[in-house]
Amino acid sequence: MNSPLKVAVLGCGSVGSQVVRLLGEQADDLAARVGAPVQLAGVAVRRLDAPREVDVPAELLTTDAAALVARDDIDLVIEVIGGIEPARSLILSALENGASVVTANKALLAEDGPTLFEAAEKAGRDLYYEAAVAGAIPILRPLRESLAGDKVTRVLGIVNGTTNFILDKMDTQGSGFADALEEAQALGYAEADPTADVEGFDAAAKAAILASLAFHSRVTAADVHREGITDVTAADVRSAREMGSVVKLLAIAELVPSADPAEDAGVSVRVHPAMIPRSHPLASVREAYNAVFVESEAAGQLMFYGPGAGGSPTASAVLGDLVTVARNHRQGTRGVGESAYADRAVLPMGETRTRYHVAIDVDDRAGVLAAVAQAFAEHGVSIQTVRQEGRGNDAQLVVVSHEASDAALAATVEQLRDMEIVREVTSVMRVEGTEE
Ligand SMILES: NC(=O)C1=CN([C@@H]2O[C@H](COP(=O)(O)OP(=O)(O)OC[C@H]3O[C@@H](n4cnc5c(N)ncnc54)[C@H](OP(=O)(O)O)[C@@H]3O)[C@@H](O)[C@H]2O)C=CC1
Ligand SMILES: N[C@@H](CC=O)C(=O)O
Repeated sequence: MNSPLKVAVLGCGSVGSQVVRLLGEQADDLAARVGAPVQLAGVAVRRLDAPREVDVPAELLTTDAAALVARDDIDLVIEVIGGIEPARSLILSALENGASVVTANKALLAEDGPTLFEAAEKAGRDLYYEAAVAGAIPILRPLRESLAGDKVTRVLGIVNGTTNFILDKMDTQGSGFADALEEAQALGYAEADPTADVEGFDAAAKAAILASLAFHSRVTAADVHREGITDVTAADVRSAREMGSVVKLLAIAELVPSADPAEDAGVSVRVHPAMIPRSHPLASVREAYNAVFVESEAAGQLMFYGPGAGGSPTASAVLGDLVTVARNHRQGTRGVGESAYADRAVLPMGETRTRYHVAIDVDDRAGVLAAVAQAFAEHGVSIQTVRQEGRGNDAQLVVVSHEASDAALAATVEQLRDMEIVREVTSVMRVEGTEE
């Protein structure tokens, strides 16, 4: 057997603790797969005395992550601290010191991926990050490798486990938002600051990573139109249910065609809640599961599904990468790098075309329906269905539009809010997918 490869694990929380557990429990299999023992050489944490989900020998624990990655004998570094700093400096330092790196840090990759990729290239080392998107689901490798000969046109999915868990509990159990979030946190699904989940930052980071790989371009988190689920009310969830739909937080990245069939106009990358029909495959994605659809010219439609969050599923993806980079490291080679050669414009959200569900509390009097329809027509938003619910003070119109630009819909809603017969626009939500 070859001499051991030494691994430093940075962070020992929900994910890191499961990585450390699996490194121990699967040591023999990992050694056989890599062709050398993979030896845990150190674990960096913030607090030495914090309770851990795994036993870490005291001599391996340190609060000095910088010193750990600077050690000459470290071959591989797993970064599962999260956030921008010190994670970025630690990864750069590890690569400079000749270690290969595995990370689950989507926030960092979506903010400053190119700096990290260049550092890996310069060092001749690997930087792998399968766990950064959709937990245990292998989605980045298929995009980077399996579909490298095809033209991906659209990626659509549920990529945040915490928000899917919350929306699912609101839909199926009538749970309140705060209770469902607390449960997701206790199960290790949420980010250290759960605002990243519920405000859509985490999904936006993942959408940027997916779009970069799918379209061979550089898309950062700042390029992604982002709406979270904090404004989704119990009434929205109920309204969706009455329509035979369900509310999900979707990440969508698509090539937008131009008038010239030889060229695309750019890409649209967005994260927002949307109503989808219950017959749609994404509607049955429950709890913290994720699912990603990929559409490509030659392959057609592919679907990837599995646990999207949680320590153990995420650790599975981390260890998959670890085996790959360990094999490469041992053989003195590198895996497939990034291929971001295409310079594609990210289009403003106002130009994106989707369908909308709009619920409007109205005065129940003659001509109200015509007046509301007129407001939609004035902005070129055509109505697919409209129905009235309730009477008198409870009268409500529920409108579902055909595809329209975001800008046109925003202008319509503004006009509705100014109308005398409109008491309140109670819900505006995008609609994705048709009845299958
Ligand atoms: N949880 C999940 O389901 C998933 C998480 N991820 C990503 O994995 C990464 C880790 O997430 P998760 O395990 O949930 O996070 P946790 O908050 O559970 O764990 C973070 C760990 O990092 C340690 N840490 C924080 N700051 C430092 C520092 N300055 N030096 C050394 N150690 C430090 C903490 O130490 P201490 O314990 O002492 O406080 C803790 O052990 C993040 O990038 C996250 O986005 C990706 C996919 C799924
Ligand atoms: N907080 C994230 C964890 C995995 O990426 C989520 O809920 O999906």
